[in-house]
Amino acid sequence: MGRYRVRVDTGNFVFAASANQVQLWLVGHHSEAKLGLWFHPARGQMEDFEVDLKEDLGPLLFVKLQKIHLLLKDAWFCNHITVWVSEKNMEEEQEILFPCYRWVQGDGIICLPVATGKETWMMEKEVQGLFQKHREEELEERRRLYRWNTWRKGLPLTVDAMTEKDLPLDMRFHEDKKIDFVGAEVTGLMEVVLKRLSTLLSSWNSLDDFAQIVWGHQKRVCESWKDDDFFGYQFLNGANPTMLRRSTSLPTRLVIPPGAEELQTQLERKLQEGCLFEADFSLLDGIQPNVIQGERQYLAAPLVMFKMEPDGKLLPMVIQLQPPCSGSPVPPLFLPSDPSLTWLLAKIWVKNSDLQLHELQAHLLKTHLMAEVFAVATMRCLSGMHPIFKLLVPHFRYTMEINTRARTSLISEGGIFDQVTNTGGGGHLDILRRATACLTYRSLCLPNDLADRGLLGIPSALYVHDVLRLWDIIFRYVQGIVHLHYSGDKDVQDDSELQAWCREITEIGLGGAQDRGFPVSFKSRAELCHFLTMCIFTSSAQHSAVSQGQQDWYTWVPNAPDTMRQPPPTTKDVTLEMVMATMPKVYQSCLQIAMTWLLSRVQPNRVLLGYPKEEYFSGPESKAVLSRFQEDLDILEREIVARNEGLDLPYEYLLPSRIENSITI
Ligand SMILES: CCCCC/C=C\C/C=C\C/C=C\C/C=C\C/C=C\CCC(=O)O
Ligand SMILES: [Fe+2]
Repeated sequence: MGRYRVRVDTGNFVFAASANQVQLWLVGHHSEAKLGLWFHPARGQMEDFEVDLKEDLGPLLFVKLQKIHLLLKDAWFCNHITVWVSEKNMEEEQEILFPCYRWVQGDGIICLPVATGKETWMMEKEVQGLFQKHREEELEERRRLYRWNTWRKGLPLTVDAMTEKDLPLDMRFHEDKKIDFVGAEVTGLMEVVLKRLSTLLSSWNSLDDFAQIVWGHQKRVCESWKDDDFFGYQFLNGANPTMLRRSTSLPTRLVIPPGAEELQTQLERKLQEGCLFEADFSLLDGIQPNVIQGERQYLAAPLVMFKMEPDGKLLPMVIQLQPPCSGSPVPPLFLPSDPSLTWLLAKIWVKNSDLQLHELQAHLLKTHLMAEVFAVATMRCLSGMHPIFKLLVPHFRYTMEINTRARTSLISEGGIFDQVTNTGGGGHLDILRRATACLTYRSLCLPNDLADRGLLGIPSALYVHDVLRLWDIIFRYVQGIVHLHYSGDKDVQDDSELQAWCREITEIGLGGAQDRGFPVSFKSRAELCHFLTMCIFTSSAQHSAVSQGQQDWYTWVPNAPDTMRQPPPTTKDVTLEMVMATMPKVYQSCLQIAMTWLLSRVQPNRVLLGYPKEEYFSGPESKAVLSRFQEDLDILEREIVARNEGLDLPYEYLLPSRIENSITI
């Protein structure tokens, strides 16, 4: 018995309030009590109530709530419920948090377990038994609501939703986000720019013509895009820093034709010095090019070799646009000493290929689609009171919806890829299948990936420096939460929900990816922390690194054209007419600019890494871990700002103040 002060906190979203009345119960270890509280939750409001109870409830375990439907049935977004208990034997009132953070729909009774703190989670078996029944019922409902779907064979599984309207309400964009996204997509640039310009020009006459449609601060790209050091810089710190690797031998595909012995000598010398690098786009070899408005497009599968100069500049040494093919002449090698237009066209072909693998492999597959697999498995396998659910779920905000929109508008039949890229029309799906088939766990774990690519210890590799710092900061945060809730490796091994989650990702979501290094179980806290760090890193920092550069580097279309309308050159005789006939038409160029603007713009009302809106954990220990995470991010912010001050080209995509907590665009 005692006095109970109850606070009901309603979300501040449009439509978060409810016209229905709500009934509450308090459920303790010994008994439960129905509170005679009928109230109408108001948007963004905290409503307080006070009741004196005669029953001895014992330690509180749940709050139960039920929306009473009379005439109107709406959805109420409940943030959380807080209860302050003051009883005779207590020196001070005890504050207890019951997180919700979801839409309450229908008139069923919803159980909100007490927030997980170290003591709750480690609670003796008997009480866990009470929770056990709740958790099983909750997961049964979640598995009904969140189902896997095979959108296309050979790709990671997705959530089962034809359009965003089929998604569970808790995964939908809130009203402000939806209005912003749809507004930017439909009425902003697309219609205005496309309609006006596509009537003026059907194709370009000179490379400078592209300046008619460029805007923003891409001036530097317009001025420098033809320079070799600017070309090389992009493989270190541009829109796609995932292709470069240090050469350990001369690539077998690089057949040196007679008469090019000097080149062979230079390559071998750089190899010996350990400063030979490569970017190999063989994944594109044999992909069927698109046909856009009846006009055939063309694809290449280039290889470019670089040398790293002592001053940190990465300079291209040779470009091979197609791999050798038996029965065909040895493919020509393009050199910086070739006629300027010839060398420029070879670099443009490399950047067209880079845009395809960047957007499909690095951006869509290795961040968006991977985060969706983690999100669906989390909703299907981890109950709401599980500490790993509470750690991860803020990092999946809006991801199912943005990915579902990608499947209906971007990579769908007739979607953006079909309209503007030379991999569209089905080739883009084959690239996604090939990329999925070679997607390894190590390639998602950045310290492993960067070591495997030989990219450690390069002063001019700013992306590398910043991702390694972020990986360590996220790892420390994850380790803090895991060690609070798992006292040793055996706790991890014995956690059935957690082990099921791991198997669901590897065996189901990724279609049996254990042969690519993904785990089917966690044997230790260390293994668990590594995997969880990868999940959070993928959903925040890595997405930021491969998304934010789109506008900077792709708005000047010649720097990375989205399609190519003529075959790759096979001789050194290249004219301006050939280059212009190869470049995208006005429509494709405008759509490239509109899309890359849409997909890399700063999201209004974004939630930053480390600053989740939800408060799932309770207790001072969890709060301390989160505070330290925020301090670490703040230190890194200041480090990067200071470093950038001394740079001709600042690298800002991994400033913590620009990293969203989840993939929302
Ligand atoms: C040259 C244009 C390239 C566009 C970017 C290509 C791939 C981006 C990779 C991942 C993006 C993930 C999700 C985007 C989701 C929705 C955006 C799709 C279409 C919006 C415009 C529209 O609806 O028509
Ligand atoms: Fe994205």
